[in-house]
Amino acid sequence: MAAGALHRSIRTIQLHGGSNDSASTKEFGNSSLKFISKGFAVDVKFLSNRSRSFSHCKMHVIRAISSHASVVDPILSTSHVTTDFNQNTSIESSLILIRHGESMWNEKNLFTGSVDVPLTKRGIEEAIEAGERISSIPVNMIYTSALIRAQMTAMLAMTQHRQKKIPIIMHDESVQAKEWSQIFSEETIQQSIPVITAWQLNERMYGKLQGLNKEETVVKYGKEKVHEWRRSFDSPPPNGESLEMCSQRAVAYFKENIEPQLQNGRNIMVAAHGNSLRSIIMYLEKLTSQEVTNLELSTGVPLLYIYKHGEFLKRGSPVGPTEHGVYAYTRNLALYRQKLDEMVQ
Ligand SMILES: O=C(O)[C@@H](CO)OP(=O)(O)O
Repeated sequence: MAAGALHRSIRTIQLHGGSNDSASTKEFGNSSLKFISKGFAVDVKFLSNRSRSFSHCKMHVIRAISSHASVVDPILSTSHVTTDFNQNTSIESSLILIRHGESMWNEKNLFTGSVDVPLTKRGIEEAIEAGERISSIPVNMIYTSALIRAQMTAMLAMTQHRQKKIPIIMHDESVQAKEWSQIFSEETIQQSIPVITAWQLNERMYGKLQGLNKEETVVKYGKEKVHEWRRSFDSPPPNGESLEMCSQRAVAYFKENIEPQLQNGRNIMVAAHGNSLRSIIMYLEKLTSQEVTNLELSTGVPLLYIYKHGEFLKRGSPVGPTEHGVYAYTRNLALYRQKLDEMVQ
């Protein structure tokens, strides 16, 4: 079925679980209501059982929108997002991690950290290539750092995605910013992907090394010391963040904001940085502080994980959009790719 038709189809669902699901009822009109359940803002219209009890009411789900963003994916909304809010064990979602493409300071071999430097031409090409490699993998939400190199990477990668949805940065830095960036067409919302920017995903703050040449720093402080600053878990560079400190904010953000979305069946792409992603990978793969010292991430290489039964399964780096192996990993990925194939026919 085409995406538009999928989006127009409204399904009847049965809610189980009684009033627990209505934890934060927002509105209770005559025959419709809005409530928040498992991170989703849900609008429903009653079909029968006007008792308004949440137990076993028949209703139409008009929209189920992430309470963190204002966009719902039509393919996702009719596939594996559970209609039984107490039974989400079958949920399986994809997580793509991408380190930004080469930046202008990567090219010059300068410590970058929190300095906001754009991509080089090569970095732009890497981001586009990364996008091709993941172009048949579902993406319902994007998280990036607050830094332009990660945001450019996410946006450029999405130009290649076969679903052709438009990534839109969510501005909630002020009430006005939120209000002024509202979208008033449901159809347009359906064709968008929310992009959430978070400083917590920024590169580690490199302190007094920021702007210094890496080679010259080795000459000045010695290879061992510089390696310790760059790759150890708990030794911070002068006035900067250790990987451990970076991990405290990046992993906390991941657990609080991204993991709940995966648990809700949303497919996520995270475009971030060498060290914020190393700390997240350390968490996903349960690496020790010794093991993480050997973890190196190349610029612009996407990494795929499948989230299932509360576990993250590492699926490596998709080589290309038609790579058979990637879609053999899970039924959902194979079905999604099949839907994309049908959409272009
Ligand atoms: O300079 C930086 O910000 C980072 C990433 O480019 O460098 P390193 O690989 O040394 O942690």
